[in-house]
Amino acid sequence: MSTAPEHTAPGNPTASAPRPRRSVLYMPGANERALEKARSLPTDALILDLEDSVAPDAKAEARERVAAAAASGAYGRREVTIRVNAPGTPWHADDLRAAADAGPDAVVVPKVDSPRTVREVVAALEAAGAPERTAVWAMLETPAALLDARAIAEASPRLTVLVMGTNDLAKELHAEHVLGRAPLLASLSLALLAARAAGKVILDGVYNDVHDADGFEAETLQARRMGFDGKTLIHPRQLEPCNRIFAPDAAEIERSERIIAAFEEATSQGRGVVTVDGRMIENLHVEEARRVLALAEAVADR
Ligand SMILES: CC(C)(COP(=O)(O)OP(=O)(O)OC[C@H]1O[C@@H](n2cnc3c(N)ncnc32)[C@H](O)[C@@H]1OP(=O)(O)O)[C@@H](O)C(=O)NCCC(=O)NCCSC(=O)C[C@H](O)C(=O)O
Ligand SMILES: [Mg+2]
Repeated sequence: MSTAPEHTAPGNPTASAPRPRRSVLYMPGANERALEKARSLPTDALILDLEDSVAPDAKAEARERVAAAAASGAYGRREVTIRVNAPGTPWHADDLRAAADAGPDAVVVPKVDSPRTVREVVAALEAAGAPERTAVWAMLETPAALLDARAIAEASPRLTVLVMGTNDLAKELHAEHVLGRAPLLASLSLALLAARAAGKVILDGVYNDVHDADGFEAETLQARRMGFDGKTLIHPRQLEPCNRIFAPDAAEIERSERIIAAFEEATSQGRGVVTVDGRMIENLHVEEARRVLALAEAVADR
């Protein structure tokens, strides 16, 4: 398993281009129609869910269905992940074994609350023969997880992505879901700090009202502005706005190109600082411009 971070860690501007994870769509593992439909949806990644969207009586059947879907190769370039039931539940160990056999791109682990949980999941996957390509994504959705977020993010090189679970988090905090998410901002920021310090990808939580397009746009824009790499979704109609908001737009691409060109010209003349559109540009802005262009290229390649 590669130990290289997927994202540029501080002081490492040369890390490889990010894989787009603008949109990451959950689908209930027991829902055959959704599993079928996902083959043609414009999502960067899929989470085939065995946890909260599957009733206890349907867990075993959903596990078989999801494992077969993940192993089928039917989802093209979409990243395919399996969300197992949480550690400590009666289904967790069987889910991990089935996921190890299926070999998805990642196993999504809900309710991770310590680095030890991550290490135990990685050990169980390796003991079950999971291929090297199968990463671990950890969900941060409890107060304990947020207070230990950096240690969780750094617990294993197999852990590549942090995923916010904002429904469980709000429940645990006794918080309300309100416009602007003030009650959750401290947690979202802590998770972002942990992800960036560890050089990991981080995804925002879901927006529950599948009919509220304006609310969804506002929350997604907030996530992008905070620094999230993408958002987890629950309905196909959330895909288009999410993909649009998390991709650099034409103006951003054009400005990034001008920043790089202006800075290169300045350095060829022995200067380390220049202005573009009246704003100071230093090497750190050039690094950011290169990140934006690398992401735009990766998105265009989809
Ligand atoms: C939210 C839903 C239950 C809504 O279902 P429904 O009203 O049936 O949707 P539509 O009739 O509008 O569906 C239209 C078509 O789209 C397909 N569809 C719907 N959702 C999905 C999906 N997620 N993936 C793929 N395809 C989907 C329908 O099959 C229809 O297709 P067609 O027959 O061609 O017309 C439903 O959207 C849903 O179940 N969403 C996912 C719910 C889920 O997975 N929840 C668990 C994860 S969220 C979570 O746990 C967060 C976290 O842990 C936290 O704590 O925050
Ligand atoms: Mg949850």
